[in-house]
Amino acid sequence: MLYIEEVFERIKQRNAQEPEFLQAVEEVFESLKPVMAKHPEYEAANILERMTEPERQIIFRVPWVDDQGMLRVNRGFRVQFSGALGPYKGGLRFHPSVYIGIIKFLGFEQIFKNALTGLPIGGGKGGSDFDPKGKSDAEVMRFCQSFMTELYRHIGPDVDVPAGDIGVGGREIGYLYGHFRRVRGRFENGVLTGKGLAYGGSLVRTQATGYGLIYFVDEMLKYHGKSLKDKRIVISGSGNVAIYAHEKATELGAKVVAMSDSNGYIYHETGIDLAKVKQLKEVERKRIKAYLDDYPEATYVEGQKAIWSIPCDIALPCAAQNDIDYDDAAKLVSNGVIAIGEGANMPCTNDAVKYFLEKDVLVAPAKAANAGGVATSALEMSQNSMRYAWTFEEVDAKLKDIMVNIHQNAYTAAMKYDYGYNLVAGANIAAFLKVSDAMMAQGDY
Ligand SMILES: NC(=O)C1=CN([C@@H]2O[C@H](COP(=O)(O)OP(=O)(O)OC[C@H]3O[C@@H](n4cnc5c(N)ncnc54)[C@H](OP(=O)(O)O)[C@@H]3O)[C@@H](O)[C@H]2O)C=CC1
Ligand SMILES: O=C(O)CCC(=O)C(=O)O
Repeated sequence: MLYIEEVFERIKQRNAQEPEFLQAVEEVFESLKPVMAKHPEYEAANILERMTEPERQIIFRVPWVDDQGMLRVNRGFRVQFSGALGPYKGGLRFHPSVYIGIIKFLGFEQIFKNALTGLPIGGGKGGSDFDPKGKSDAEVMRFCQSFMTELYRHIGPDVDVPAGDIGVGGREIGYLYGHFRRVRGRFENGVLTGKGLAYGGSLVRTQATGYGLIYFVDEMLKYHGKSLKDKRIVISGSGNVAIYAHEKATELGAKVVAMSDSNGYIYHETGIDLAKVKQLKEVERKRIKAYLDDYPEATYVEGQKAIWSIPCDIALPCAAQNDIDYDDAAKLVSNGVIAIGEGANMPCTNDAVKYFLEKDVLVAPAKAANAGGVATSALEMSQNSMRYAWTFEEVDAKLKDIMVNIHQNAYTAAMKYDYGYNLVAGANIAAFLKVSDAMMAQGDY
C-alpha cells in the first residue's frame, strides 16, 4: 500500500465518527499523490500523519442563563490545528450542528487556506453548538461572556486569534472582545479579528470574503477570456459571504437571481434587491421569505436544495458544507453552468467537484476562493500591531492583490504537477508545500 493510503487508513480508524473531517482529508490526499511520489522526504518525515493530527483540541462547558432565568449548557470547542506558519487563526462557528468533527474539518481546511494567503498565520477553528437564532441580544451576550470565560486563557495576539464564521458576526465579536478585555485587564485587540471599526477593526473585513470570492472568480474567468458581465448568478445563503459576493458581482456587471437561507430560497428574475436583503438579514434578522413583502412578484420556495435547479452561468455556494452533491452538480451542468465559486467551506461533495472538473466547469476551490476573509483578518492583525488603520481603498487593493496571487500560485502548482487548469489540486499542492517545508525546518513537531 502507498504511504498516503496507509496514513489515510489510520486516520479513518482514529476519526471514524467524523465524516466531514475525513472528507476534507481525502480531498487533499487525492491531490497530493504526485507530490508524494516526487518527494520521498515528506514520507520519511511522516508529514501527512503529523499534519492531520491537531496540535491541540480544547473542549469546554459553556453555562449561561436565558431570559426566563433557566440555566442552559452548551459545548465549546477550539482546535489549534497547526502553528507552523504563525499564530493559530480561524473563525468561531455558533450553530446547533457543531461538534468536534465539524471544527476539525474547518480547522484542517484553514491550515491550507491560511498558507495560500502568503501571510504568517497558522490554522485553527472553534465554536459551539449554541444556536443564536431566536435568542435576544442579552442572551447572546451572556453566552459570549461565558464562552470567553474559558477561551481567554487559550488565545492571544501571538498565540491564537479567533474571528467570525456562521452565526458569529460583528455583534458576537463585540461581546467576546468586551469580556476578553475585562478578564485580561488590558486592551489587547489583536486577539480577535472582525472587530468593530471603533475598537480596532479593519475596513473591508466585513466585505472581504464575498469580495475576495468574486475577485478570484473574475480572475478565473479572465484567464479563459470571459468576464462577469451579464452572467446570471445563483447564490446559496444570505449571510455575510453571500451578501458581499452579491454586491461585488453586481458591481462587475452580473445579475444575481436567487439567494437562500436554511428555510428556503427566493428567486427574482429581474435581479435580487441587495439593499432589501441587507435590511432583512443584517438589521432585522428575519427569514429570507420576508423579501416577498416588498417584492410579491418574486418567488419563494421552501427547502434549500432546489435552488440548484435554477439555470445559471455561475453558482456560488455561500452557506454550509456539502450544499451541492452529485445530483445538484448534474442539474447545474445540464443547465449550462460555466463556473462554481466556493464561498462556503467545503460546499461541494468530493464527487460533485470531480463531476464539475470532468465536465470542464471552472471550479474556484474554497481554500483559495474564500481566503479573502482570513487574509483581511491578517491585515487587521497587522494594523492592530502597528496601532494604525489603512483606508478602505488601501485594504481593498491588498485584498485584490492577494486573491490574484492565490489564483496564480494555485495555477502554477497545478501545471507543475500535470493537473492542467485544476485549481482544486493546485491550491492543495501550493499550500501543502508551504506548510510542510515550514514543518520540516522546525524539526519533528
Ligand atoms: N465569514 C467569513 O469571513 C467566512 C466564512 N466562510 C464560510 O462561508 C459560509 C457562510 O458563512 P457566513 O456568511 O459568515 O455565515 P452567516 O452566518 O453570516 O450566514 C450563513 C448563511 O448560510 C445559511 N445556511 C443554510 N444552510 C445552512 C446550514 N445547514 N448551516 C448553516 N447555515 C446555513 C444561513 O441561513 P440561516 O440564517 O437560515 O441559518 C445563512 O444565510 C460558511 O461555510 C463559512 O464557513 C469562509 C470564509 C470566511
Ligand atoms: O477571519 C478569520 O480569521 C477566519 C475566517 C474563517 O473562519 C474562514 O476562513 O473560514
